[in-house]
Amino acid sequence: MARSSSRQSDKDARLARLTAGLRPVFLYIFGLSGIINILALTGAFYMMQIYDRALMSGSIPTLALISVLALGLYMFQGGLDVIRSQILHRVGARFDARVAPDIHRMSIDMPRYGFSVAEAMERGRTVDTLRNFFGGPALVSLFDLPWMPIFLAFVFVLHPYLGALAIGGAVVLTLMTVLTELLTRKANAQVSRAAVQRSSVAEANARNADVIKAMGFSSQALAQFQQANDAHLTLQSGSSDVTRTVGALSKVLRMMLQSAVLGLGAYLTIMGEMTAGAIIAASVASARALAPIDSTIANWKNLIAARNAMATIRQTMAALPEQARPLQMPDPKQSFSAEGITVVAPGSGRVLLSDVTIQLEAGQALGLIGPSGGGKSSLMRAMAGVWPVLRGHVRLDGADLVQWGEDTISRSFGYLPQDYTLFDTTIARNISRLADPDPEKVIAAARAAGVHEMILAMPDGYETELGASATSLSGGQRQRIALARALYGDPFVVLLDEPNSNLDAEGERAVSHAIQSIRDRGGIVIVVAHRPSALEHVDLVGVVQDGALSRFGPKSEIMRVKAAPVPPATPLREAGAAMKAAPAPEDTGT
Ligand SMILES: Nc1ncnc2c1ncn2[C@@H]1O[C@H](COP(=O)(O)OP(=O)(O)OP(=O)(O)O)[C@@H](O)[C@H]1O
Repeated sequence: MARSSSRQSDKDARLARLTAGLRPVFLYIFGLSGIINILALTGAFYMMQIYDRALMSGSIPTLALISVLALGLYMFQGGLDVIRSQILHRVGARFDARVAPDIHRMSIDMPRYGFSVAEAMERGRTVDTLRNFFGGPALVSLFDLPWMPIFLAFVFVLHPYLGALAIGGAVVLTLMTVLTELLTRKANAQVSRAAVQRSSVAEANARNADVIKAMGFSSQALAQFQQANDAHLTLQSGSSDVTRTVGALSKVLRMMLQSAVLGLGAYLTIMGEMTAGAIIAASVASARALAPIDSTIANWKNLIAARNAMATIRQTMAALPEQARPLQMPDPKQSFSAEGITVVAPGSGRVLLSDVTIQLEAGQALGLIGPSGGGKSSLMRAMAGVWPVLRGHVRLDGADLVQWGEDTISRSFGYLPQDYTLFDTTIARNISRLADPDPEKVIAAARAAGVHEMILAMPDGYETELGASATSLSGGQRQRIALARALYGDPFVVLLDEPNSNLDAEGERAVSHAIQSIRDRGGIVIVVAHRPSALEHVDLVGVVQDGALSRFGPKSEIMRVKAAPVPPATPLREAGAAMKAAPAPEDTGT
């Protein structure tokens, strides 16, 4: 109960942080907009004074005085306009700085929950959308809208008929804005989804560029992209057709209204009910009154995009996992276990592993073998805390992973996934997990991964920049650097998912040696292996098959298969399958 209420207050605090400080600034901008709008009557007053005073009197000094006054007011209005737009821009930048890290944290997490990379990136872009909105014309028009009555009242004072006409125009234009919203709401949501779909296809094509080129199926890849692009364009055209049509209609309506004000004003002047100057003033003021509605319709797309972005950001902030506030505990050094864990595929919810239990003590090494698709990598992801477990617990020294702070996890875990990638930075920073590299630890990890000499042979050594996809390195070199990253800082638990898949004999020896060293220093290793060399120094073996740990026990027992002896060269995935088929020598499972 206490935990759930603290989670709620965490969420409330995050949502409050989202808009913190915005209210006073917006109130200030609202006031500033009022002054700007009052000053915007300058043009109308100037017209009136020119026609009714300067022209009537024929006095040049009067004309000069009115003009200087108007010039001063215009400049004042311009100055305030600049201040307003600069404040709004800064509000956008501050909002970005405050929210972007949290949104990025969510984007990093999203693929773990089954979202595509494109969806994750899209979420990151919502902050850009809002920042641009803060600095753009759409928000300014929203601040001008409430001040529209000033102009309508001014026209009303000049003559009630003209006022009524301008108000009628404002009502029609407002209805058109509402109509735009009703007609485009559904379409805009579909456009966003189609944009994500298009980015997904583009991202997958870029990721598979080598394969597409080598096997010559770029036309098919292009066709796939084109299909997604066409779907996006069709939906976008539909939505923007509505916005543009209503936008054009509103513009014409505004011009018609302006002429109607002139016509009605002329009639009223002929009838002796108002002056000629008032006609022009009414025309200018009514145009100014309707401008914010016009601008709102013109910027409708941006307004909707900003509204959707804000909704997404709110939803993201609410869904962010609770920040763990772990107790300070000494770093783990005794045991690592999985207790009856059930793992489901992120996104689809398909059960990939059920009821797996593994108990390891300091100094032990476990080799996981089994047929392809059996669930070894899924088990590794769950034990590394990458995928959440549906049931059961993964524990370090008896405490669930969630009870450990990120700092401790960072010091205690080394993980080499099957599909590893490196960061676009130096080799040293890649090994030190993006932290300021500790030279001793970096070199120790590189030596343990058998990659130290290779790095020294490079012109910039450990300072070599790897670039976006580290293409300057061979597959084996990349894997060894990823292995060094997993070994950096002598973590207590090291999880290696097929660490020798790209390695030569020397690399395999390095992995084998690293496993022994981890055991010697009292660490725990779990290694997924399809090649026997990685199992040289493990003392336990588990067979993962059909989403379950079908066998688990000392290597000597598990590997002693009576019915199907495994020749050393036999890939272990087949050995695992053979062992599953063979009768068990004795029950070693947990
Ligand atoms: N992200 C995912 N979403 C849905 N299903 C997945 C996902 N990753 C893996 N699977 C499924 O989980 C099952 C186990 O896959 P896993 O990669 O764990 O097997 P593995 O034993 O490591 O195989 P290999 O030896 O070929 O690497 C497979 O049926 C696979 O299709």
